[in-house]
Amino acid sequence: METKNTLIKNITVISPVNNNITNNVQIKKGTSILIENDRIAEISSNISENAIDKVINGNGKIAIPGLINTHTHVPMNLFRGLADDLELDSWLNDHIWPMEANLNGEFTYIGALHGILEMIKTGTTTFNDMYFYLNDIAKAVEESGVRGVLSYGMIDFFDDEKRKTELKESTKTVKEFNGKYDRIKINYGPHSIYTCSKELLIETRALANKYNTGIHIHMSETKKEIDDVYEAQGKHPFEYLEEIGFLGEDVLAAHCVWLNNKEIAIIKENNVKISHNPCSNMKLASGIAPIDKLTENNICVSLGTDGASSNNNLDLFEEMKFASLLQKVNTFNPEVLPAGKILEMATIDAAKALGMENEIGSIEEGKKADIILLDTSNVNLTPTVNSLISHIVYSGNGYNVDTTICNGEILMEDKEVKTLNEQEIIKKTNETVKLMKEA
Ligand SMILES: C[C@H]1O[C@@H](n2cnc3c(O)ncnc32)[C@H](O)[C@@H]1O
Ligand SMILES: [Zn+2]
Repeated sequence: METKNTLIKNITVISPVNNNITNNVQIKKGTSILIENDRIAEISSNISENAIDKVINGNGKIAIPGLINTHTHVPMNLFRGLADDLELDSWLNDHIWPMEANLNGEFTYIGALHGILEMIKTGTTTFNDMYFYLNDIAKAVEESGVRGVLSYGMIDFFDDEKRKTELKESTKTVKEFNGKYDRIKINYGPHSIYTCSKELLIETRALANKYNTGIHIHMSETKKEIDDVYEAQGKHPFEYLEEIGFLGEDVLAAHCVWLNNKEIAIIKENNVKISHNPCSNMKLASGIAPIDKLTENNICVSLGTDGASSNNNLDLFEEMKFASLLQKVNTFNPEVLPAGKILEMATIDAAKALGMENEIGSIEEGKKADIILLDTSNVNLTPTVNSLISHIVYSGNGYNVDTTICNGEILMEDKEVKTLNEQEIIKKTNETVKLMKEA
């Protein structure tokens, strides 16, 4: 294969450096990044422009790793603004699940393209999704150029036949995609303890071991869920999952709002990874996750938006700011979750949460070229002589991103999305939702 080179010239690089013990965000000014095919070949200030296919002028720009959203339902962009101001139980049962019953592969594909478009525009290059019609979501991932970790959301409602069909559907997708696509990975996705039988959870663990996949699950999101699980199992959720042998370092648990100290110890002991979703938790009035305690215990915490119907956008910059501010106000401690730690949570810690830290999550030689560029001529990213990390986390937003690169491919340059037709996707999404509402 012929090598394709891209040089990002004269740029400020802000990235965690993964030394396997602790992370550490470093700033390098006036440097250049050479991308060869899908990887970062060199970072230095003396790279020659000879024989370079594409040069990007990085003057006045900051390069950070492509952001990693560890809990999404991207096709739910279709439902943005349709079920606001509700708590989770009613939101799901009375609104979302009835609407999802009318979905099909084509609608899901359009919704996924819309969600991915929003992520490319706001600097997310990898997302960890749980939904239905995975072939259609995978098609959207392939066409758009982002990286997708997808799981089919299994829900058996404690029914034997349904359990078998859900596991079969998941395993079919695992076999169809894993090992065959560079940017797509399939994991198992049991929806939650309150929608999945013990048997389904136990079989999921065995299948994840057999096919070497991760597991993505909603956990301990609301007080009602804790009370219901306690009534059914006589245990708190993580105690229950530990007892049935479900937990492991490959489990990514989304939400984890309601945890007691014993459960935090169980999470740590089993090296379970967390996806913290502050905006969704606030909007559904679910509660405040004890992220200060989790990070104090060196538990790996990453960030997710959840779907656009409970957030209501997929902009991880907002999630970074809210994650920090929510813990500060909850603990009355302004020092908790400083900007550098938050940037790690959205990049290298998220990569660890997905078991992909050797490939993505930082701008380092040898890693995949997943890089976004922010333009410091934006008023909210100045004065540039002050802390740029602070600007990114506390005053930046996704629309400060002007270039998005994933796997070495330029997906957006100077705010123009290259791989997708933005206007066409917006038009089709509007038409699709109109159709769904009329049906
Ligand atoms: C995959 C299924 O999960 C549903 N979902 C979306 N957001 C949440 C959440 O915050 N808690 C529980 N379930 C959620 C989605 O609508 C699909 O049905
Ligand atoms: Zn969710």
